[in-house]
Amino acid sequence: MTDTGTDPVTGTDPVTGTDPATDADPATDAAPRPLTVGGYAALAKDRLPAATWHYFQGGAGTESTVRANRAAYRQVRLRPRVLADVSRCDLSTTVLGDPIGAPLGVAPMAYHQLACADGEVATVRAAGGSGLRVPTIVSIFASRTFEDLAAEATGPLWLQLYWLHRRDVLRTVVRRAEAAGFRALVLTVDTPRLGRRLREVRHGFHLPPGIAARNLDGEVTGFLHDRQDGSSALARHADAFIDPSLSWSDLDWLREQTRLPLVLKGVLTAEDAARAAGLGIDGIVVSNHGGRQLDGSVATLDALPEVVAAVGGRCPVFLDGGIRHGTDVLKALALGARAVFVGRPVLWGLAADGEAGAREVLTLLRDELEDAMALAGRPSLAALGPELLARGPAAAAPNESYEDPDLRKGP
Ligand SMILES: Cc1cc2nc3c(=O)[nH]c(=O)nc-3n(C[C@H](O)[C@H](O)[C@H](O)COP(=O)(O)O)c2cc1C
Ligand SMILES: O=C(O)C(=O)c1ccccc1
Repeated sequence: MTDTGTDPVTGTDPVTGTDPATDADPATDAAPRPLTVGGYAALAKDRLPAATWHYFQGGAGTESTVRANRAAYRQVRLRPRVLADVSRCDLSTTVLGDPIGAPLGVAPMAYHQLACADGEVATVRAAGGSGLRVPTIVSIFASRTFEDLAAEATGPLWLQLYWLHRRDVLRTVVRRAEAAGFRALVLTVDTPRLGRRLREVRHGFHLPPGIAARNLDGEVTGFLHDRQDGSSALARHADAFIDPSLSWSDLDWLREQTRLPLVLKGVLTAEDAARAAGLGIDGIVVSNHGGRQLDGSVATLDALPEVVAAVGGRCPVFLDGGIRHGTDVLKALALGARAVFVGRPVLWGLAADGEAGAREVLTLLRDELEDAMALAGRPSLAALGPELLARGPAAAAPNESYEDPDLRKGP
């Protein structure tokens, strides 16, 4: 691309108004590969039906927690060390006993076929790709079967569960995943009912024909296809099938069904983390569901330190929510996360270019993390700790053109 005097702050070409990170190169008319994760958001927005885009992007209520997740990273600054021999950076680690190529993974998200035709098969191929080999948490509402995914995956697969009224269906699903070679169960505990997601209602989101929860054999999906104005089809779906009576004493039942490690997703406080660790839970995901559940709940990066302290090393602590840059990963690891999970950006990659797009998003985060480790003088994950961080006033506004603009707008 010729240099037309791109504005160094906005990244926008002052003459054409185009953004070189996301816009087509006028010389070839081929869209250059985005240089940041946010660039994939712009491509995805162009390609997806509006209702699907808003289903992906949306948070609950005012979306204050969606924004808080991002803002928390901007409030933490890095304290780089120098003269540290960073000729080799090692990003490999283990999670629940399995080796992985980088401390990242794919967060569970329902119905990847909304983003691309191959759905979760494209996702697990991308996550298993060369140099990555990272875990995918497969939603119980996945649109491809566990067996199809297991046949294609080269990274670990974990199964995310909601606490279904139908305990027999839950048991069958767990057995099937176990037989297919899944490596862990992740019980989502922040969703006794769905948060109020205004964008879904406004845009009448419903599942297109042909997309369904393939591992639930029609048990729970039917009426998600109905459009009824004025209420969220998804919220009705969740109310019908998710049992809000889930409490600590039910965890024993789940443990009796399986020998797989059990992880709780959606813990935000020291109190709950200490109780989970005391019960011998195998892992905790600090998550607010990407701001889609309780609007106003704490940002995940801000909740992480108290959870890590309460767990006291008894099990690994993971985090998701707002991870968009390698430096975000670095900050979470420095505060004690063993690995982080990425949600919406994977859907953006899938929507932009299927398996290749998802792989590019994950590879970009991996490569940015490696750059950040080298430049911070921390070539190994073991060397990361809170001394890497300084808390200060919020950082200067980010380079706007590289951020996902939709996450900064109201619903
Ligand atoms: C479209 C969409 C669907 C989701 N579906 C599920 C799900 O089925 N189960 C679940 O536990 N979390 C689900 N989540 C929450 C994610 O696992 C994760 O917590 C969140 O997206 C992380 O934040 P991020 O998108 O900012 O990276 C979903 C999130 C999105 C955006
Ligand atoms: O968890 C979610 O965010 C979500 O979108 C969902 C999808 C299907 C059923 C329940 C929740």
